[in-house]
Amino acid sequence: MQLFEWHLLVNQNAGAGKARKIMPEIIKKLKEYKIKYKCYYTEHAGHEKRIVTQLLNQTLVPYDKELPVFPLLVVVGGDGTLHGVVNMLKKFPEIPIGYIPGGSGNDFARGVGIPNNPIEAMDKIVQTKKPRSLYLINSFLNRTKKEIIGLNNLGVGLDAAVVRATNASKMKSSLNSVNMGAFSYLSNAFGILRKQKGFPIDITVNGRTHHFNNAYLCTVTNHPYFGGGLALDPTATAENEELNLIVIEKIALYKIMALIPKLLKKTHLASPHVRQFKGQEIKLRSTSREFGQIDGEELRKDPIDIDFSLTSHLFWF
Ligand SMILES: Nc1ncnc2c1ncn2[C@@H]1O[C@H](COP(=O)(O)OP(=O)(O)OP(=O)(O)O)[C@@H](O)[C@H]1O
Repeated sequence: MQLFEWHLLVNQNAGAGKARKIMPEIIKKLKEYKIKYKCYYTEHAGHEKRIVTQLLNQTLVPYDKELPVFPLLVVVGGDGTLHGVVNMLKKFPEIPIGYIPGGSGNDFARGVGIPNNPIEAMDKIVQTKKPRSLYLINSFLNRTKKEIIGLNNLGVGLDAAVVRATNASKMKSSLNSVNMGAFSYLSNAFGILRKQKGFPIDITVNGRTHHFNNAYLCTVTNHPYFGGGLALDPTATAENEELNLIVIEKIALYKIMALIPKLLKKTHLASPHVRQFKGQEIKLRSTSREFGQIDGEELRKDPIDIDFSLTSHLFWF
């Protein structure tokens, strides 16, 4: 039977300290299971990237079932931490990542079926005997020539403006502490619903172009959830080789308000104001400068020029 040594990368700040607080219980369980482990705690923003680089140089290897003791990377933190780690490992898709959600939103965990409860998530990793491959969003930002992997979604327009406001909002930290990530997202959304203007955009899905004169939200998503639990596209899954794209056009505010309960009930795809596309290759083009977001991290306000394809990575859960 293969043994494992866990390398736990912990964002001490994630979920307003939640990730740090759950560690004693995780360590207690690891001892009970007699699993060898090492912990690496981030001291500041961006530190997780340095830790991954060191682990890459010294410890981590692609999955090999013949190794008597396999070094397993386990990330404890929110979507932002996991996003940073996956992007550091993009040239090494065969290095598996275990994940224990410790953020405020935890959309990735919700979207791929990792338990939100950290101990349950840990138990799932312990019980799992081999890695599984998940599809992820590969985005290429033509303006900045940057390639960024998305776990959850990349959006321009409304969701990006909301992410910007939420990240800036002092309210976030106080709401995070009571696990109200989705509430934080929605409360910011209400103010921005009015302010966000429509913008023209060409979207090309598997070679076929569609023009929207007045797009309001345009989001490529890898699984259903964004904004801390809102199912933007309930049909999306990271298990199939397909990206989903949701476009909502700017409509009267009262119609947008009427869409919100439908979004909460996951019935919004039936609305004529919501368009859904699925494909392996997607391009977004617009001369309009819009905010962008990927996995809750802000992108520069630029004319939109982004190409999407699929990539994959091994996960352990
Ligand atoms: N010790 C630290 N102090 C402050 N920031 C940190 C620290 N370690 C990592 N970070 C930064 O935290 C950000 C990621 O936070 P993360 O998204 O994981 O938590 P969250 O915002 O609480 O969760 P969620 O995204 O689910 O809302 C990254 O930008 C990362 O660089």
